[in-house]
Amino acid sequence: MALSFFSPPALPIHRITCQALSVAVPSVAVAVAPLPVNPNSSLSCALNCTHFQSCSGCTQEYNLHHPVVIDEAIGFFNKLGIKDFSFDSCRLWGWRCRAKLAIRGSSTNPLIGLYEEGTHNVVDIPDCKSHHPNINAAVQLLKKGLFLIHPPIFVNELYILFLLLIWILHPGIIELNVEPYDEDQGTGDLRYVQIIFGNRWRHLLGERDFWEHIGGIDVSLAPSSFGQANTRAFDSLLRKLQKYVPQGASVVDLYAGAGVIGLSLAVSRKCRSVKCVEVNKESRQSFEKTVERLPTNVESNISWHHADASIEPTSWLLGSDVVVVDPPRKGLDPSLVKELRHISAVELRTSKRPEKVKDEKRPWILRAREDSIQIESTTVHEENQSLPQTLIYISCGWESFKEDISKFEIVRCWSLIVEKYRSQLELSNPIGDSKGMKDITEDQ
Ligand SMILES: C[S@@+](CC[C@H](N)C(=O)[O-])C[C@H]1O[C@@H](n2cnc3c(N)ncnc32)[C@H](O)[C@@H]1O
Repeated sequence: MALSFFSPPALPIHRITCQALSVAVPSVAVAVAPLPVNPNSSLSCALNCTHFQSCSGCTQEYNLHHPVVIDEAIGFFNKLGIKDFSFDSCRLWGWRCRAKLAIRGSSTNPLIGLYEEGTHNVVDIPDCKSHHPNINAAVQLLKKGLFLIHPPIFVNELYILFLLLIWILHPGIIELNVEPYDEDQGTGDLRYVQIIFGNRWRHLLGERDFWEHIGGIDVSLAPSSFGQANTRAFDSLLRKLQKYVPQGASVVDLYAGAGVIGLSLAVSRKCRSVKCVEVNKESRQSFEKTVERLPTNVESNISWHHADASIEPTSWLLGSDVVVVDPPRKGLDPSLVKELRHISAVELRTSKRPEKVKDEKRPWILRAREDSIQIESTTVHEENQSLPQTLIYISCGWESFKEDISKFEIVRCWSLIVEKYRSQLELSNPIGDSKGMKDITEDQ
């Protein structure tokens, strides 16, 4: 099992976590109930980053444990009747394990960082407080062309970065005289360093597979597959959301990437079936590798489908008890919102189930099914034609999240915000009373 990302790093890492919980609020709450803030904690939760203001990456300097948006979120969920909103900031420094950085300047004085707000001027951020220290160290090495001398320090933690760097830069900007991109002239050789994402990858050195332990399972993430930047927060989120999924449920994981959420649920909740739907075919390889390392006693029908979740979403939703959505920042596709809306309305008004689906003939659906991986359980499960009871919405776009859920008829919902605005929402109550919510609060 590789846990190398959090093994003792070469550089000191500050692990300071602040946490804030909501206070009880009146049932019909309109006013925002502020989270309790320890007046002495604001300085200990200060960013203290020399790049703050010149770099556009962070917007808050003090009270990092209490982002400005939290008060708005509390008010928003209050209006929906949610009284036990909770917020977990997780790690506040050194949490970003993936980064895409722009490169400008000159070969003798390269600037590697983010754009200044509203411009394309790159701000050099060698001491970024959000980056995992090894990202900053790697950037330094990239600048100086030293990594061929010191590879063992980083091979485990950031070997993917090094594969890319070696590929394009061997052995470094200064030594090789690689010219950074010039925006005005349109010249130069190097414009961005993309630490994880990308489609064309070649394995040059280090371990071939990059493994992390997330949500109770070993996960392999290929460079070209989506992966969460804040792995610690993602792990925390997964462990919490497991409690909202009944044991033995059928789950469909839409916008699934490598299927980390679905596979974590398959193991922790002994799901009857898990369907993962993802539009990026590059994620398939990571899914397959991760499945190979699942415990052998997992009795779940597991499948990964290379498909667009917005096309005929009904075909994915039918037969699932729980729907997990984790869309990009722009939020859910309109066709999916429409279908979820329809389902929630049907569930609320009648217990009538839709008729059994006819044999599928539509070519695009059949194609998506062909382009899928199926791992059959040895246990025979009855075919399930139920409608989903629960929607778990994981969001990285607060505005799109608010807009999406304003379209649903919500009986009850809860929220969990981790990292940025990662939230969960339930359309109806799947696990009886508010047990699940208590669990979440107690856990923190
Ligand atoms: C925020 S990521 C979440 C990935 C995954 N749940 C995880 O945590 O690793 C969103 C994913 O949705 C995928 N995606 C975007 N649009 C999609 C669509 N219409 N249908 C299916 N997947 C889509 C992206 O390729 C990306 O992998």
